[in-house]
Amino acid sequence: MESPSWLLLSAALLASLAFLSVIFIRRRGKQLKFPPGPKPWPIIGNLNLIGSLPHQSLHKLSQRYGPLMQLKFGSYPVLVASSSEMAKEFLKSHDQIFATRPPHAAGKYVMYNYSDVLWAPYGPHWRQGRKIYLNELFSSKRLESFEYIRVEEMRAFVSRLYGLSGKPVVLIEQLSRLTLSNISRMVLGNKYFGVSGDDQVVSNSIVSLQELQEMINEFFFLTGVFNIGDWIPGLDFLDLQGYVKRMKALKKKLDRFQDHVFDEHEQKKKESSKDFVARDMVDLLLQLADDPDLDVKLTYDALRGLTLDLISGGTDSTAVTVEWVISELIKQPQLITQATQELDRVIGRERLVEERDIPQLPYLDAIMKETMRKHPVAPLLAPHMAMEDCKVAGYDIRKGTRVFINTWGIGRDPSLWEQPEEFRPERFLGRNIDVKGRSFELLPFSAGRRMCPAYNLGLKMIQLSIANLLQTFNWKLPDNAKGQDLNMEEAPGITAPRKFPLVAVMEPRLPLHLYEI
Ligand code: HEM
Repeated sequence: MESPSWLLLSAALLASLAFLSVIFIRRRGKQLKFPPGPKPWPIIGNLNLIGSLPHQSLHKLSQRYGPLMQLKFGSYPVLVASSSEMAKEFLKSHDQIFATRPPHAAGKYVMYNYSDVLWAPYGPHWRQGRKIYLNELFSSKRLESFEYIRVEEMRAFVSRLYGLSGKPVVLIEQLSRLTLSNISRMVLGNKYFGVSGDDQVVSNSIVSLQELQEMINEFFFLTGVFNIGDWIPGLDFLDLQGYVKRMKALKKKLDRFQDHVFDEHEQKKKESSKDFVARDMVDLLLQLADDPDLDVKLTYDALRGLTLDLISGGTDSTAVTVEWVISELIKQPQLITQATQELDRVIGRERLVEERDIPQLPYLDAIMKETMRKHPVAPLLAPHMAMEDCKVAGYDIRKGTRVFINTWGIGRDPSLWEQPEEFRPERFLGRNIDVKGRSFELLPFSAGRRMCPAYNLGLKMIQLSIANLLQTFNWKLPDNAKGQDLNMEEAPGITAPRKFPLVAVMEPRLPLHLYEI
């Protein structure tokens, strides 16, 4: 517990900082020169303010103040780009200049001093990490080799849900378990977490499912949090909000987990010596660490940093997207009918949908894209930072400027989308808009050098989950509630999950033997 005097001191310090920032804005306001047209809006902005501002409010601000909004706090200007043209400027035309991340405490204290890829600055370590991801871990061949894991986990998931049919279910809990199981097996080779009351015994579990989920949640909270020390140089040692303390505590827990995983993998590698065959991503990383030709040595910290990227990157993003899909569809049952008609026509009712069927399901693809338009998991992507002074679309932007791409706002731009507030998958049918970084009006995985390197895995997991959920169950709200009564608020933050988890009731719609594992 923090003492009241400490809180008072922090409040006083914050107030004086806010005052100083206003002065700072006035004095330095001319540094970013804007051409004629709507002027930027100089508010005292920061990541936390942007994060805690409901996305709707930020969208309204950008509609009023233009597609490039300037916010300022402390020493660093912050830009919010809210049009597809502006996104293209930053992520394509000037991609290289904005391909770094701002430094922040979580990168230092949790990510082994920026030894991961997500928060690493542009440079040799980041370049090599990305190369490993793209060529080794997320290549089509590698992902195919893990397909059996995704199939087994999907079967187990459908079977678990079958056991819950007819009862109200908190869907996100089930989805998180599915994605965490998938990711853990692909990355770590095993689950390493136990589930209480579960028949499935995980011999080498070191944490419970809940503990692992809590670590990941804490990780996301701390990497997105506004930590004063990151914005006012010189104040980092004070840790006014206690976040650095929490980061260090989280790192200890993560270390314990990761050390256990790496010890086991090292041991197996030693035992099999020359016959060693990499079975999971950690094995692959360990093999690469022995490669004398690597440009940058893969230290133990780098191994742990990359592994942390892999575990944290895919878990929430996938589960949150699928929860939004079902939430939107349950409000409009006629869309579910359309999707199941397509599934029945293409696959029939005698087998479960598989990854190879996905290209034959255009309506399902349209549902996914419409969800990503309306509910992008990362509404502001991850922060980018200018590595040098530059000119973008006529604006002078100085080195160190933080840039957020407002994909949430772009997804609601009325010049791009007719009636953007409506959920209408049809808008994507017959249109050549993809989610792979080529269409700047739809950027769930971003674009350019910093684009999500695992987008193909993310897509596979999302598409297969939606297809299976719709093929195997009928969906309704508990207590015969009507679709229009479902609350669709988002939780504010750097990710955009539902504010209130979806509770739904499922009934099986296929022959019962298909629900057996
Ligand atoms: C629904 C699924 C996913 C979505 C929507 C998503 C979205 C994103 C976004 C928006 C970024 C930031 C791009 C930028 O800064 O411009 C990103 C980066 C990243 N994602 Fe994903 N992601 C997903 C799945 C995954 C998975 C499954 C993994 C790993 C297992 C992963 C690992 C990463 C990593 C390592 C980066 C950092 C790239 C860099 O900074 O160079 N993501 N992702």
